[in-house]
Amino acid sequence: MDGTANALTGRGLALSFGGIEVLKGLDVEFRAGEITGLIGPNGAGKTSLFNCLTGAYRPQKGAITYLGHALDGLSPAARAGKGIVRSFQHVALSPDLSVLENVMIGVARNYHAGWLHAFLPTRRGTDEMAAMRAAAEGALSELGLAGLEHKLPSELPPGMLRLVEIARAIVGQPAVLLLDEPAAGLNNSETRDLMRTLRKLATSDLVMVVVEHDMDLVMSICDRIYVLNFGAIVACGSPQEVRANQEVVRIYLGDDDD
Ligand SMILES: Nc1ncnc2c1ncn2[C@@H]1O[C@H](COP(=O)(O)OP(=O)(O)OP(=O)(O)O)[C@@H](O)[C@H]1O
Repeated sequence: MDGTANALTGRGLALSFGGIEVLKGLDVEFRAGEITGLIGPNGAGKTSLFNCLTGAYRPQKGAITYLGHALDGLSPAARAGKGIVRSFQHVALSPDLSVLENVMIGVARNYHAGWLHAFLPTRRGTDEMAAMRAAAEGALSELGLAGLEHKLPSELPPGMLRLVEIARAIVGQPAVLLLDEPAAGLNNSETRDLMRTLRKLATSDLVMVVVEHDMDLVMSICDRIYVLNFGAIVACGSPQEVRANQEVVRIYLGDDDD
């Protein structure tokens, strides 16, 4: 299938802080049905690009479109309402909520019964809560976390917390899934499981973008890879093409591979 019609695109994206250019007029296209990798050395601009795509940062120049519609000016919440969700480089779970409740937050936008339900339970509210709970249990199970629903985040090791955050990102069946260093803190076997899960999630209508320093993961699950350096794209292509690119080898893979 040609996923370009369902792509998330950025054209001429430029972002600077206090005169320092962080993104230098980037053109990117993240296609449905593909896993796109975004790699590059520390400080290259990968997270800043994610922040522009989700609306947390407003680029000074350029345009972002999804399904051909402009997203510029939309808040992060409005973009999330369109199914554009992300996970964070640093795990951001609510410490006082259980694992299940943290994941249910990912589908909270499907909850319409309102706060009154907390005091006067309604049929609608009860049904919505049950559906949210079932969705959260399904997402946890998909990430191999069944049985941990009632734990608090403080009771889980860092690798599992990252998986909980990914469960929260996928529970609402996003249209665009932006994962910022999903394998950070995972051990080898958790990373392998995550790779299988991400490949399984990569359906023909999902746009998935992964920022990651784990080259084995990037090279084995991504269909296409963008390489950033100092806010500019220095290469884009299949894992094989990127591996063979001498500029990439020089600036990045040569230093950090394996
Ligand atoms: N809010 C901000 N204010 C000032 N500078 C910022 C801000 N956000 C990012 N930067 C700068 O932008 C540059 C790119 O940072 P960014 O986090 O996007 O890089 P990265 O490629 O994701 O790096 P890493 O792999 O280390 O996460 C860095 O020099 C960073 O200091």
